[in-house]
Amino acid sequence: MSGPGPASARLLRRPLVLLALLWLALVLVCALHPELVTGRDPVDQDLPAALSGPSAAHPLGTDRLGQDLLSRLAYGAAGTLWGVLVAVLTATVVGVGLGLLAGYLGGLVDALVGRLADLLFALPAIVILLVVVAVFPGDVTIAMLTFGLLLSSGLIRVVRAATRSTREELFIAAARLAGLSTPQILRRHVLPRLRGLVIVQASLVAAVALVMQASLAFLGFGPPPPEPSWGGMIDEARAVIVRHPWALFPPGLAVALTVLSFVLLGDAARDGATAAWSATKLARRRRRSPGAGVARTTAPAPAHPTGSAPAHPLGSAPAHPALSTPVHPVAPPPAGTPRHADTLLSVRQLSVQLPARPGRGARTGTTVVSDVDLDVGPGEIVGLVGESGCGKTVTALSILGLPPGDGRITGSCHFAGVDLVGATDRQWRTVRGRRIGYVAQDPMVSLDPTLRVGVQLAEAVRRHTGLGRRPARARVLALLRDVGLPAPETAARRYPHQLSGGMAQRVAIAFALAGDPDLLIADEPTTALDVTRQAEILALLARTSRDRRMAVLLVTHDLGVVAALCDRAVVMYAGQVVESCPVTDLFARPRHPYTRGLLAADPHRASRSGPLPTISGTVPAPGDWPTGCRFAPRCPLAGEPCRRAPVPLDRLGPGHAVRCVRPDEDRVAA
Ligand SMILES: Nc1ncnc2c1ncn2[C@@H]1O[C@H](COP(=O)(O)OP(=O)(O)OP(=O)(O)O)[C@@H](O)[C@H]1O
Repeated sequence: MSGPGPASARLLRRPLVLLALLWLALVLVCALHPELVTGRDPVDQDLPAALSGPSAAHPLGTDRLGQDLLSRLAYGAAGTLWGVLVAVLTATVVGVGLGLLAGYLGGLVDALVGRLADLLFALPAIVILLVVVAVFPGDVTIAMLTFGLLLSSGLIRVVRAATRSTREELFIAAARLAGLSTPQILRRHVLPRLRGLVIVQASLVAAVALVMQASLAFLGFGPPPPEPSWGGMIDEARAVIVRHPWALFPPGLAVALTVLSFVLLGDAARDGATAAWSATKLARRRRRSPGAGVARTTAPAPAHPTGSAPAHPLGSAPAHPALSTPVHPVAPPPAGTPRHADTLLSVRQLSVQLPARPGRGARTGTTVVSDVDLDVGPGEIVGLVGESGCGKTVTALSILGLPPGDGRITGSCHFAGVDLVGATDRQWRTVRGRRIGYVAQDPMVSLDPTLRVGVQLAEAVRRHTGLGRRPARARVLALLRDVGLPAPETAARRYPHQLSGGMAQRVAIAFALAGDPDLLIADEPTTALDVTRQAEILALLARTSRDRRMAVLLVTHDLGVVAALCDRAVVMYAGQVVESCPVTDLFARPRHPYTRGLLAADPHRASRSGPLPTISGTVPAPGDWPTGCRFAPRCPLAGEPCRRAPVPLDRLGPGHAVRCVRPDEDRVAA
């Protein structure tokens, strides 16, 4: 497979596109070196030959002053192309610049730019231009600059719309999580995706500008005679149209062919861009569909093969099948012992309010995560567990200051001494990607499909480490080797859609490690992988954490993974932390009925005979949470005190906290 290049190469083999290119090349040669096309001076008068048709002396004939039409066309090309260039550059710079800002920043900027585009669109272009040429007679540059500005309104609109949809792509979120600034994201990730669109629009602007320029010259507002211009030639031909109609053909044809060539090339560029994107999307879809080509299946948490899971240190918790030996070097401490004296990340009372998003359960201003407390020590692996919809992802993203849907974060989140809630952009730039890395669920959507893996990684390495081009490249290869890619050079040359799922996740981890972070937040990093790849990726995370003394906050719903990898676990339910304890305690003596329910429903622990126990009911949607204990409606132990008032998170002992009014009842929720 290859990148977008060959699609455009195929388009160039279309005869019409090739003809258009040849014609424009000829016009360009005329503009730059007209003496190569004709040996005559465009203002030389050959009066005896006035108004003659094509001949050996005058291949395209002459006008009423006997001036050679070919040489006037050739010498007029420069002014014509210059005017087109000015209009195209003005429209593109203004249109793309403002469209990008409006689409990406939204809010007030979007509103202001929208009004400006409306205003430019509403202005009567021809009237404005006539005023401009009246004030600056014969000045093509100012006229075309004004026209370009007026035409930019169309570009502003399309670029804004395209930027808005690109902004929602997950790889943009990933780029923000990796610490890229807005200009970097716009330049590296958004602008390249608009290339085709901008080329099409620019070609249309070029065509319209050429016609407008010829029209102005035709109306007598072009360069003063005897200076040659295509519009002026049409005007001169009009004056003698009855006596010598031929004079209209050379300039008329030149304008028509050039306009047609611009439009044809614009179309070809659009087709090329669409073909390249379709190929990329198709390849991506193929990889996602089970059984197609590369092995990449989306499987739920696998059941452990009989007898393959070694015993948990405490004898009750299962290990993940991937990890036949405990991989994390930190030996589990006795229950209740504080895990670490100092804390790398300390989250307190973190709440997140999201604006409305249809179909996702949360209403306007609904709190989706409330009063979350959690700590991660240096080098520690902490598992964030809970059913789907409990708020794990929102919590993880909020730690990085980027909750979904521009949510509002309150509380505190101290990382290495800095409160990240309310951190400035400058502070975030030193944290995201550099001190905290992020690995998303689906690596394919967090990598930019238009850039080779090596280019994306090198960019991250250079940004975070300040290394030069060469050392950055060496570091990229080292990173790819570290994450277990056997042929790093080959992997670096590939586009994301050319990677299998396991390879892509390894690349995503390499990406997150580019800044050598102190903390890695991994959000269900194995969800999209098959069982074997899950095992490999988890082992890789554990090894990386150990080798680099890097802390990991691992979002997962797989208790087998928690048992095998984590030092501590934080259990979330309905946007709250309900239990937080060392992993040894979690499996030996879970105190919250929800934790017990999760353990009972864990396929790794369940007995192989009989149905898998489940927790009855579902997680309530944000906004539908009960006043008292949020788990009460599903809890077999719930009584009146549970329903009366919100339940605080109580510290039972060092390192163990639970949100339950009856933490000492050991009956298993079924
Ligand atoms: N952009 C959003 N707009 C509105 N509600 C959202 C948005 N993102 C998440 N939510 C809601 O916030 C709650 C928590 O979602 P979150 O994705 O954090 O859950 P989770 O525990 O990570 O589940 P999963 O494992 O399925 O990702 C859910 O009820 C979800 O519907």
